[in-house]
Amino acid sequence: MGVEVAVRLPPLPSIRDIISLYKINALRKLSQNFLLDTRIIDRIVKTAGRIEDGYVCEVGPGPGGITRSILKRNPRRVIVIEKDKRFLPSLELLADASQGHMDIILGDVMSYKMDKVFPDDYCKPWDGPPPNIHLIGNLPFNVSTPLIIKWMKSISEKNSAWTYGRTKMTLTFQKEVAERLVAPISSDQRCRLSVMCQNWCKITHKFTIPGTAFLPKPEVDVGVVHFEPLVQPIINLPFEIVEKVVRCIFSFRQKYCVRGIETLFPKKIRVSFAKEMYEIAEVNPQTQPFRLNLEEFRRLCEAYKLICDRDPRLLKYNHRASKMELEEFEDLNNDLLSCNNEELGVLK
Ligand SMILES: C[S@@+](CC[C@H](N)C(=O)[O-])C[C@H]1O[C@@H](n2cnc3c(N)ncnc32)[C@H](O)[C@@H]1O
Repeated sequence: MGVEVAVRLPPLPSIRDIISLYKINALRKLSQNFLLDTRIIDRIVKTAGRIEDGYVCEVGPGPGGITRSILKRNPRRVIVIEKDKRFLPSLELLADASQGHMDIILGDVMSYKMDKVFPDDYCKPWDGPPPNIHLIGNLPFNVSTPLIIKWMKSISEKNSAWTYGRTKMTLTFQKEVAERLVAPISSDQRCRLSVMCQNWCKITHKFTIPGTAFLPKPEVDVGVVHFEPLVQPIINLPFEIVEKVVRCIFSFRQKYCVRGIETLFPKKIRVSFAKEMYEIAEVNPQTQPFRLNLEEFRRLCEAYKLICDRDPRLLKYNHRASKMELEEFEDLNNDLLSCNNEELGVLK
């Protein structure tokens, strides 16, 4: 058996040996692809920055390759969240070797709350430097994208791991998704994900891991992405409003943005309300969504909020709702149609 020596850890079987020792076959339904190359693993952990004496939460540790690398860098404590109980024996082996520096949570990261996981004295003010708390994970692609959106919502509300300040994250994504996350205005990859994440975080695509580095090899290469929450988001509005406006606008990515803006409003009033919205926002309606910058999205979201403040029922309108649900908006359509232009003018 190969042997690895960690700073605090006694000699342990290599990850390859752990996988065969515990007869762990990678489950396709959990998209399990394991990293064995310690140089790549160490590089991921190094991307997280200085973690010495800090708290680290690792999501999806699997057989524990990244966990070992984290432990070698002497954090105060590592908390791992793993969904697949078959990894418990290998993680327990590691927890024992860490001599009390590691906790194992068997559960789903999507429903795990982090408000009380870290000690209060690790809290930092939001406008100060980030706390010495780090979220790290090589998760399956079908989890990392919904997870990052969920975490953006938590950042916007300063809850969960962001009760403690601007907690940083280091996560892996399918390379194409990593490129979308950092995509600048007008680039081919610019999409809803780029705008949503860049609104709340400074994002860096640190490096790419070839698919061949994983066991079993996935179809795609993998991007390692670092997120640091911004002190002030560009669009400082509730997550739901930003998410809805950005989603509707990008629902017609190749068309002019007016097309998506119209879908924010019930059918009978959509043309006039969309016009009002882009006029208040001073945005050219004949701009494609991926050519709008964050400032323009900010003005559009603020204009939408202003219109909804006038009639909050609009906030609930969803153009993709069922026919029956949409019928409920008939009253709203009629009420708002009877609004005279003078009233609408107040918003300008
Ligand atoms: C791509 S593997 C990576 C394993 C290990 N970290 C590595 O780099 O070799 C993803 C891991 O995340 C776990 N996982 C998948 N979905 C999860 C979820 N919702 N919550 C927690 N862990 C999850 C899988 O069981 C698996 O161990």
